[in-house]
Amino acid sequence: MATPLLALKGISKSYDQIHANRGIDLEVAPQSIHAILGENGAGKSTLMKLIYGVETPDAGEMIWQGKPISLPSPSDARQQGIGMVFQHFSLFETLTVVENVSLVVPGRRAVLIERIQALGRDFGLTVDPLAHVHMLSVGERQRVEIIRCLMTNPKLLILDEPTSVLPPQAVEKLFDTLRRLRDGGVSILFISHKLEEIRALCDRATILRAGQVTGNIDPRDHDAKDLARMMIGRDMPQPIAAQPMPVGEKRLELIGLDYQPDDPFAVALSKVTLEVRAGEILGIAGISGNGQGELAALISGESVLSEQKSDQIQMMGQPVGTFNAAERRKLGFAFVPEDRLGRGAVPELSLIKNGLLTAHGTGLLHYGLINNTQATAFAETCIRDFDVRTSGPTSEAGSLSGGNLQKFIVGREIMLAPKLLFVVQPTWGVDIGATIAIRQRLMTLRNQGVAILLISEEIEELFELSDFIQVLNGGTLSPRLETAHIQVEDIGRYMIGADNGAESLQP
Ligand SMILES: Nc1ncnc2c1ncn2[C@@H]1O[C@H](COP(=O)(O)OP(=O)(O)OP(=O)(O)O)[C@@H](O)[C@H]1O
Repeated sequence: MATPLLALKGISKSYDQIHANRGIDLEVAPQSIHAILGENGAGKSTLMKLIYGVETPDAGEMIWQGKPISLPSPSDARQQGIGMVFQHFSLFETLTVVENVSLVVPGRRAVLIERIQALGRDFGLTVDPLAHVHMLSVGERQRVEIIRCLMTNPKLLILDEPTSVLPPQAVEKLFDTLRRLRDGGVSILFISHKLEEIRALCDRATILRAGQVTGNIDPRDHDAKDLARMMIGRDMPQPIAAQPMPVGEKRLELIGLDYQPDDPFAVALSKVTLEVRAGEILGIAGISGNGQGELAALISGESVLSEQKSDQIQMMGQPVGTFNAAERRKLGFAFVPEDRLGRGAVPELSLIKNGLLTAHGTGLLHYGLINNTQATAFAETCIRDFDVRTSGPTSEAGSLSGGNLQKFIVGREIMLAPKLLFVVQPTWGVDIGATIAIRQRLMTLRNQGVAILLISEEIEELFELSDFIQVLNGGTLSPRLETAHIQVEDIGRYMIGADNGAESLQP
């Protein structure tokens, strides 16, 4: 091939005992879209951080456009023309979109606003330049990250799981964007757990397993099953089927809920009505930023209602609108939030303490003091049962790879044996094997009679798991649709607000 844009030779990086990257060789051709594939914890993000100058390698050589280079910091990488969109966002939440952009992109504010809008239009990455980042959904934040990166005109663009929270239409648009960028001379390093996407988009793929390169292939020559096998070293497990269940008792009910958040950037909810019964899964579909965050906050107890509205949210038959999160959990409610680092876990604390955050009521405290033996056993069980790859329960949550932390949080909440489980994007960033394992767990719980509310942007996940689906669009919920009687396109229509034909979709 022509001189590679980037070549890595024998790159290694360890964190204490963990060999995150071991003797990695990689060549990224000019004008190519190159996938990096591997299970959670295989070392993909570490490798990208080395290329972007966030971390420095312990050994090995990096060659950029034919010349050896070292990249002591991200600003050095950016100067060379390397840009990166992170899996965990690097935006300042209290600043607006344009303020965040101006931290890395020079230019007058008005010009930056115009460029943000133009890129949004051109590449389907619409976002309000004046919105405060803390008010944006995860999907919208990702758009900001991508726009900000594109504004530095990179020669190599690194995208760490950019599609994990994008709705299908946006994924297609993003792929068009990436192809156009490639054709215009940019190379792209693309990390994704979605094998079909890699097959559709990428020219090359490098497979990592346990920090080492185990294959270099053209992904178009292999089907998704093949790729999965190369990645996880065995065949993929099969999904568990939904058992027929008797109609169970109502465990969650929202009754005509109108909600006007104080924040002007938040989405108001209008006449939201839903119910989740024991032994069923209700899926909420929709493009992020349509009220998912507000709905999740109201159900989890992060936002509470006034006394008069208290009975518009019922849990296990009780009005809980005024209850805080802890009071709701006491009724048998468990919750996996969307934002695993900000809300689901405290990155600086050990897994033992992160377990305690929500499981302290399950005998892990003794006269108000932490029962270390029990708390450690809880974390160890979660690590074992949910295949969390970590050096042990004393590891800090922040040191886990993204997918492994997600597995820990989902596991922790399932271990609480809830009556009502609310999960938001449960398999976001989780590799294919672990995704199937998490979905199997959710289906098993449903088959055991747990009521499950699932917010997901993955249509395939919603169809695989949900008995019923409702679509959230502009703060309004569609009617309850029986999954067995609808097609993906029906959901798509509701997602973009074209709700004509609602009657014919009613089960
Ligand atoms: N700062 C750190 N401190 C300690 N260990 C780390 C750190 N960063 C990464 N690791 C470890 O290095 C290994 C590789 O992690 P990495 O994040 O590169 O995996 P990944 O392939 O990107 O996984 P995922 O798909 O879950 O994002 C993991 O075992 C992880 O726990």
